[in-house]
Formats: sequence, structure tokens, C-alpha cells
Amino acid sequence: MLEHLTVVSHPLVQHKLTIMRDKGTSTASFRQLLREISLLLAYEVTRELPMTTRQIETPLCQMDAPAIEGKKLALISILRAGNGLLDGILELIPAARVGFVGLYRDPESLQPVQYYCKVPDHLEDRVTIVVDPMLATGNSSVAAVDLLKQKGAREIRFLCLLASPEGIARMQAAHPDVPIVTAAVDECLNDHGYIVPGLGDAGDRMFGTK
Ligand SMILES: O=P(O)(O)OC[C@H]1O[C@H](OP(=O)(O)OP(=O)(O)O)[C@H](O)[C@@H]1O
Ligand SMILES: O=c1cc[nH]c(=O)[nH]1
Ligand SMILES: [Mg+2]
Repeated sequence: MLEHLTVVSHPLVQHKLTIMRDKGTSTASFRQLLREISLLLAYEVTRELPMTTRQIETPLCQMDAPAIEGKKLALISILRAGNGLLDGILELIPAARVGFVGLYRDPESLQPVQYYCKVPDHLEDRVTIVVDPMLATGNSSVAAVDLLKQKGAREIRFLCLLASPEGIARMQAAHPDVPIVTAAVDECLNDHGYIVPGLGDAGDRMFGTK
């Protein structure tokens, strides 16, 4: 089982994250860096995935070789910004099933508003990895995990890029069974629910919408 909280302190992750935080970084670079970091974070969040063996033939002999049970994994992206993490992980695990939960955060109440949901069948038989770069108040991630549990998901992991202490506490109170993997835990939230020092609005920076 993964720890309740894993902070991926690898130098490559931290270096790329620093460039992403810089407000002078272009949309194109931001998107490319998120893709690169997602490959490295995927390595951590997929630790201890269920394994199987597959019979193969090397040039020398037959062997039962280890393989991931690819069809047993479901990746769930919280739209929009989750798609930036999803793309990289899918490069590593192309056989994974994919779902989407559309949520945006109301800027006044900071409550999530759901506008879309399409997830794979039989989540109860899969390891479900929920991806969203930002864990701020935790309202969006708690709502997404609530929904996935209603749809049967049992073994869930949450992958983000940046987390606030408040968001981690909220997730751990609501879903203590869901391990969190992140590249960094920042200082706090500001009055508008933004992570400080943070990187701004991940969706806007990724898609150039502001
Ligand atoms: O922890 P919370 O306080 O709920 O905030 C985090 C959420 O905010 C951002 O999404 P946003 O609402 O900006 O939607 P977007 O991805 O479409 O930009 C982010 O991608 C998370 O989903
Ligand atoms: O800092 C934050 C908080 C929520 N959503 C973001 O994109 N950034
Ligand atoms: Mg946004």
C-alpha cells in the first residue's frame, strides 16, 4: 500500500516544477513540462500495482515474465486541468481505461460544480487513479472521489502536482483510504482559494485561456 502522502522530491521533478511556477513560462512550455513531470509522477503513483505474469520467449528460452495487469487500471481525469497529467500517464500505460469527471470551482463559494461524468464500468475491479494538478481546498477532489465511490471504485489513488496543507487535510478527513501523491506541498491558500506560492490557475496556464 502507498503511504497516505508521498511527496516526489526527485531533482528532475523539482526543477521542472520551478520552471512551471515561473509566471514568465509560456503556455507551450508549461504544457510540455506538465507532460514530462506526469511521466515521473506516474512512476510513483503506480508503485505496487497488481502484477501478473506473461509467458514470452526470449532469444534463449521461454519465461514467465512480470507484467502489469493493464486492463485493471482506470485513470480518471478531473477536467480540464487533469488532462495535462493524463496524457503523460497514458504514454506509459496505454492499456489503461480512462474516465472523465468535469468539475469547475465556483469562484465565490469555492464549491465544485459538476458538468460531466463518464467513467469505465466495473470500477470495483480496478485500481482507480484520479489525476488533477491542483489540490487546493480539496473540494473538487473530495467531490470526484465521492462520485467514484458511488460508482463502485474501491481502491483509489489521487495524483496531483501541487497540494496545500488544507487540501491534504480535507482529503484525508473525507477519504482516509485514498493515498495522495504530489510533487510539492505549498504553504497555504490565499483568500481566493489559490495555492501560495503555487503556479496560478493550472487550467488557464495550460490552455492559455487568460
Ligand atoms: O481543491 P479545489 O479548491 O477544489 O481546487 C482545485 C481545482 O481547481 C482547478 O480546477 P478549476 O475549477 O480551475 O477548473 P479547470 O480545470 O477547468 O480550470 C483544479 O484543476 C482543481 O480541479
Ligand atoms: O492555486 C490554484 C487553486 C485552484 N486551482 C488552480 O488551478 N490553482
Ligand atoms: Mg482552472
